[in-house]
Amino acid sequence: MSKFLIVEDSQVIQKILRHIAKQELDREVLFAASMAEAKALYADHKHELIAGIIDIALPDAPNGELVDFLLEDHFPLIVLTGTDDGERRQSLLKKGAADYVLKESRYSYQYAVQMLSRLEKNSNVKILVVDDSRQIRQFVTYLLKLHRYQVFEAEDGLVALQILDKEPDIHMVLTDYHMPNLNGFELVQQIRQRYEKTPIAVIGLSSQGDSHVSVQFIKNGANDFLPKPFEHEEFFCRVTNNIESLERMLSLKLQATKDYLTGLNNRRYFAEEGDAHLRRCQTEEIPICLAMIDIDLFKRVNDGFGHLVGDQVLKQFAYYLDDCFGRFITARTGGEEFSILLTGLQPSQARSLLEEFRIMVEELEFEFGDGEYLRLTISIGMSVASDDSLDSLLQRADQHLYAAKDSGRNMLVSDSIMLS
Ligand SMILES: Nc1nc2c(ncn2[C@@H]2O[C@H](COP(=O)(O)OP(=O)(O)OP(=O)(O)O)[C@@H](O)[C@H]2O)c(=O)[nH]1
Repeated sequence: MSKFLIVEDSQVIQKILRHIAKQELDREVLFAASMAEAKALYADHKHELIAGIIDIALPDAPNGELVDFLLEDHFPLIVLTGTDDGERRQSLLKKGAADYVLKESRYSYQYAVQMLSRLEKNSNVKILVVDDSRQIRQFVTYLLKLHRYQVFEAEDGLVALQILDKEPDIHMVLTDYHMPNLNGFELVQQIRQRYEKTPIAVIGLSSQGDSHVSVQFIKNGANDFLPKPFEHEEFFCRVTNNIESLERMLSLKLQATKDYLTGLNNRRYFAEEGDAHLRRCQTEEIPICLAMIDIDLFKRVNDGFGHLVGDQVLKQFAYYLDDCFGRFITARTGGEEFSILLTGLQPSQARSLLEEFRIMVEELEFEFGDGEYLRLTISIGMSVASDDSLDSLLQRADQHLYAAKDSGRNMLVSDSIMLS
């Protein structure tokens, strides 16, 4: 299990750091108050430790000996210090410290702890560096790796686009302006056109004094720019700020497409993704069916056991639905109504799969309260796509669903059954 290391000899400050770490971090934190203690912990847990906050002056290491020891071992760390010494700060950042934080206020301790969490998350963030100068590319890559980012490099805009095609989860591009084949502005324009729906933050790197290039980067669709040469700290502030706004946007987007109760996709997601997916399948002549599943007499569950039990049962039902159909586009499209786009299956195969699920649900025990359980059945309407729109598929599946309810529930009615 991954852990963090915090080394601080002042009891008061360590207490504050413990308190903030408990609130902000969901990983175990190892604390030490001296170099000897810290080295012992480091030796025992080296492979589990992600990063650390290290006080520069310790009783048995007054001149930053512990920081030097850990940096030489390439351990990602944030230096904590009581003195604002510009030269020392520059030298530590050059040696590879991820950040340099002054012991000023509760806010600075909070910043340092949040930085630990940032360093952990960064290992899942992919960044593409585009520059025709090998030296600059390598320097930017070195800096990003200090903050544990996954880095890809491209020597020009064309290679950058090839990498973006192969790595769809790259969410940040740092690009130079003057490059052969495709310059920085053209690259940003291409990124915005080609990956319209993928959130990608672009930071343009411009030469100092070339304010025209900086402004033009933004006007061409970049999120930010950074004049070269840059200070380590300014570089990291810009990268972190852009990554964090992107994460906030992605999280809002996720919330807007997820059902809060079950965690399944919601109706909005189903309408948007389903429509695009249906059209792709129709173009490529891939068979596609739409199933609408409704829990029978669910009102009786609420009336008999209460709304909270109803919620609990809906969550369990969603779990089983996701388990069986998670590889398809699924969603909770109504209160006790769920929809699935079954792609790549012939109608008879889709029907068999849905029948198996109906029978499985009939036999399941849905638990609630203290070891009690109840049973449910479901009705299913299934439509088979030819050149229909998603709306007309939904409408037909809905009609079949009501036919199943009218005929006594706990059954599947589909297009092909009606046709045969
Ligand atoms: N607990 C809970 N109940 C919900 C939720 N959304 C919808 N429902 C309930 O689902 C029930 C649906 O009832 P009806 O539309 O009358 O249908 P039914 O009882 O399932 O009967 P048939 O569909 O005809 O088999 C209502 O009692 C709604 O309150 C929810 O999020 N939680």
